[in-house]
Amino acid sequence: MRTPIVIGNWKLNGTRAMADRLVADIEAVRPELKDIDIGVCPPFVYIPQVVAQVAGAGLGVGAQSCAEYDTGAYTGEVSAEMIRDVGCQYVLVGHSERRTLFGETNEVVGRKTQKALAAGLTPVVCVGETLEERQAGKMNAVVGAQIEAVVAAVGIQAFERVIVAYEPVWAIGTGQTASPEQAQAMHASIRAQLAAYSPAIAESVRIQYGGSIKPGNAAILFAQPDIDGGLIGGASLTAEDFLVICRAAAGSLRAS
Ligand SMILES: O=C[C@H](O)COP(=O)(O)O
Repeated sequence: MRTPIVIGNWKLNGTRAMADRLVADIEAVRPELKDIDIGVCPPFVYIPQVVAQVAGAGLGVGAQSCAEYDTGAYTGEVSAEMIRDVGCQYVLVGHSERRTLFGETNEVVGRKTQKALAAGLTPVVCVGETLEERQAGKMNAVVGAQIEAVVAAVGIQAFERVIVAYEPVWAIGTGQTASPEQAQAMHASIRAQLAAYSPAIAESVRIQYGGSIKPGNAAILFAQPDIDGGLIGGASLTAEDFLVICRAAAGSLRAS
C-alpha cells in the first residue's frame, strides 16, 4: 500500500503573510489528514519561515529546484545540501518549467536527482510530454527517456527514495487536465518501465499526477490505481482548494 502524497508547488507566487496564513490553515486540519503525506514548496526565500512554522506538525517542506553543483561560483544557485541544511525534506527536480524555460536536459535532471539524494532529500522527479509529442504518439518514448536518464544517474535502488510526478506539459496551468484514463495509462507505463529493473521498487515508488488538478477533478484522478497523489500548482495557493484536494487523496486511500 503506497501512502498518497500531495505537494503544493507555489512556483513564483506568495508573500510572507500569504505563506503564514496558508500554512496555518493547512496545519489546522492536518490531524484529520494524518494518513497521507502533505508538502509545500514555497519560493526559496520563504522556506526558513515555513520550516519554523511547521516544526513538528507533520507537514513537509520542499524547494522547487536545486543546483547540480555542491559549491562554487554559480551565482543564483542553491545546493541540495543547503536546502537540507535549512530543514527541507523534498526538492522538485526537472519540473517542466525548468526544462522548458531554463534548459534543463535529462542529463541535468539526472545529476540534480543525484545531488538531492546525496543530501538526504527526497527528490520529486517531474516528467511529462508536450502536446506535440502526445499528438505524434511519442509520449511514452519521451517520458520513458526522462525516467531512463534518472535511472542511469542514480541506479534503480535509489528509486526507493524517489517520488515521480507525471505532469503532461499541455495540462500545466491550462485548465486542461489529462483524463483519468490518459493519466493512469502513463502512470502504469512508468511503473512497468521501473518493474523491468525491479518489480519491488516499481510497486513501492509513488507516482503523483500534476497538471490542472482542482477540487472538482482530484478525486477521480486519485482513484486510479497507479496515481498516488498530486503535485498541485495554482490550486495550492489557497487553503480552501488545496485542502479539498488533500481530502480527495485521503478519500482515495479509504476507498481502496
Ligand atoms: O507543479 C505543479 C504543476 O506544474 C501543476 O500546475 P497547475 O496545477 O497550476 O496546472
